[in-house]
Amino acid sequence: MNPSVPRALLADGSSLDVIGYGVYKIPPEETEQLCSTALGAGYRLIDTAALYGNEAGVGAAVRSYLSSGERDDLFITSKVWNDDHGYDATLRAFDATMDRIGLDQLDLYLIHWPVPSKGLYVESWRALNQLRADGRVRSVGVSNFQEDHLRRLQDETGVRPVLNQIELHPYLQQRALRDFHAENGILTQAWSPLGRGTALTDPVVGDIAAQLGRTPAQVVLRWHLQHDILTIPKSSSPERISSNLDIFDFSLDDGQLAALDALDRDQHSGSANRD
Ligand SMILES: NC(=O)C1=CN([C@@H]2O[C@H](COP(=O)(O)OP(=O)(O)OC[C@H]3O[C@@H](n4cnc5c(N)ncnc54)[C@H](OP(=O)(O)O)[C@@H]3O)[C@@H](O)[C@H]2O)C=CC1
Ligand SMILES: O=C(O)C(=O)[C@@H](O)[C@H](O)C(=O)CO
Repeated sequence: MNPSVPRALLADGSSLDVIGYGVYKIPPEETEQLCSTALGAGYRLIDTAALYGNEAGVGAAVRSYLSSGERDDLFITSKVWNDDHGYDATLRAFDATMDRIGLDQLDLYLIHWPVPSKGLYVESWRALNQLRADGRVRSVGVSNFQEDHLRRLQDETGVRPVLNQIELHPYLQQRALRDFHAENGILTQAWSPLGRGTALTDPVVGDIAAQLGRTPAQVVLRWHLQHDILTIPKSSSPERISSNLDIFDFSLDDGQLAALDALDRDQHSGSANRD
């Protein structure tokens, strides 16, 4: 555990760091080194997925960390990809992920997208809950689920995800879904929390960064933090990896928060859906 990073409590009793390191688009051959850099900078949560093709690199960095660190200090997330929906296919995909990562137990496993056209996400959800009952994963959740998908999981299985990972940044604030999460004990974790860089050149963000003597990325990540939104920024630069974590010794005042809140424009930086 890194005591300087606050943790958030999941409804199943586990907890996770409010900020982690995302590795989408990091090439497999660079993943071990960059994850080790992130761990060295103080990150303890790493977000990967079968889709990213770099789970083995995450696992190599984790094993290197464990030569002197504690397993319980780390929090590793992965996700079942859209091709592997269905009960048995999801169990097989999980086994393959664990073979690549090389851990006995995963901290969080997510359904990457609901893919409603396939109609199989409820079966995948049953598989995730079986993996949790078997002790192979500590927490189970989803990603890119809308309110109707979340309601269906609850209605058909009686079990809610503890977390929904969705695209969220100042240009896409997802207020209705965040409210639904809050009412239902589901934590919100932002993917593309920097809007893949788009939000960083906004003049409002730049002005606040200048007022505070901070980087635009720190301002945006602090905005998430003050709204209880978990983040997993990606960077391939050791300096930016480190500075993105340095958000706990300043705060945005009400006026700065309101100015950032006013940037919402329903603008996606990634896929809006994967039907
Ligand atoms: N569940 C899902 O469907 C999805 C999940 N994700 C997860 O979310 C993570 C983060 O999302 P991602 O799409 O990568 O986008 P981010 O919003 O994290 O933005 C990453 C981009 O911002 C740049 N950047 C990072 N830090 C800084 C900084 N301090 N100053 C300037 N530029 C910066 C990076 O460039 P550089 O590397 O050069 O620093 C990169 O181009 C992913 O890695 C993945 O783990 C992402 C997409 C979908
Ligand atoms: O945003 C995109 O266009 C993508 O390809 C990604 O979001 C991808 O779908 C994904 O889920 C990464 O986690």
